[in-house]
Amino acid sequence: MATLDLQNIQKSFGDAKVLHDIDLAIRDREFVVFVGPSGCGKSTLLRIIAGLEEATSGKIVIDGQDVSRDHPLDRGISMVFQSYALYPHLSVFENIAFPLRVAKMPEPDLKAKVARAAEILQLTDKLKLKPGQLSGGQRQRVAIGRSIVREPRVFLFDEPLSNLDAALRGDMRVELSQLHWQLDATMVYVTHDQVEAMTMADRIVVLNGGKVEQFGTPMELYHHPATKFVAGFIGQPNMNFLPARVCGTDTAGVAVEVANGPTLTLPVDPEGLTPGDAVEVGIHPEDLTLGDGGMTMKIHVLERLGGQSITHGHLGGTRICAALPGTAPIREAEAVELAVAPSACHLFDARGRVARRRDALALVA
Ligand SMILES: Nc1ncnc2c1ncn2[C@@H]1O[C@H](COP(=O)(O)OP(=O)(O)OP(=O)(O)O)[C@@H](O)[C@H]1O
Repeated sequence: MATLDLQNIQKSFGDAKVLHDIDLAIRDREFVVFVGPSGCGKSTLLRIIAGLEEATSGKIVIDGQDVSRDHPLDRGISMVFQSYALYPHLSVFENIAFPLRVAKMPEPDLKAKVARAAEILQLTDKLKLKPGQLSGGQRQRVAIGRSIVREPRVFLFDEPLSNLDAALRGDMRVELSQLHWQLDATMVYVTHDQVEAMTMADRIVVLNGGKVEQFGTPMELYHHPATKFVAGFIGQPNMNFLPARVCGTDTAGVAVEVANGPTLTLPVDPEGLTPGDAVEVGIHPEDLTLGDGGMTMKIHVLERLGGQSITHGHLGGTRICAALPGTAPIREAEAVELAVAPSACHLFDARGRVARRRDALALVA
């Protein structure tokens, strides 16, 4: 398998610049997910790695070798598309074998490789069928099988699960993670679904407007988002953002007065913040608890999921969501008192930049 370095990748379509200075070092055998909203440039970046699109400037380096000018077939890369791209008139066997036939591989080797891929993907009893006789998930597995037999240095996946229903997506997520583990391969995966990113990635690249907002492990992004954009994108339900004002800074951190809420001293780096500044306090719904913490939430909608009660409502004029225990004694249209530990709060300035948390500073040190 291989390392993959993207060096200063830029891409413009006419006057429209869609990728800005992308610099990423992807490690050998890493599963990296590109995530971001529609139009942020995820697929374009993947297509540039595959060689299906040319970068305006920058380099693609695989295992230390610059492949930017190489033909897609010579890069040692294999790509799985959302649309499966199977040949409907060919059997599952022939679809998987296709790249090997093109490479004129001797029949015994070809059969062994297809059999191995089919075994990994649990398609052994489907090899004689045509794609039209398979479910969506099975078709996607055939497309993955066609990738596996090529033994690429890097696997690329472009939203491979988006045509599947929710239950099947969940199953395929687990299968793909297992596949990564079995093949011990370097994989780059594009999705707009943060749950896919969180559950499958070793590291996630959050893209926004053609720029990398943050590159880190799922837990780094969840606990230490670099920006409000990342914080709002990672975690389900989404993070709450409560308007607040800085009322003091000292060695303990930054004191903020939350609108219609408590005054909290957050253990964050006060750099760049002064009393009177408008800020936002970010709180994951699961960090809110029942208790007298100075936040009175008027409940509008209650979603009882069994283990959890996802509670939607307002704190003054601000929408807020709390993920409370399933047994929480709460009802729609009532008010409930909420609390949060200051150490669980994130602080964002008016430009959406995070104030570094003391625990992050400790981690770095
Ligand atoms: N061939 C093209 N010509 C002109 N503009 C393009 C072309 N391909 C992509 N773009 C533009 O580049 C930007 C990034 O597109 P891209 O498909 O990479 O986004 P994405 O993050 O993958 O979005 P989605 O999740 O909707 O697929 C978009 O603004 C898109 O309109």
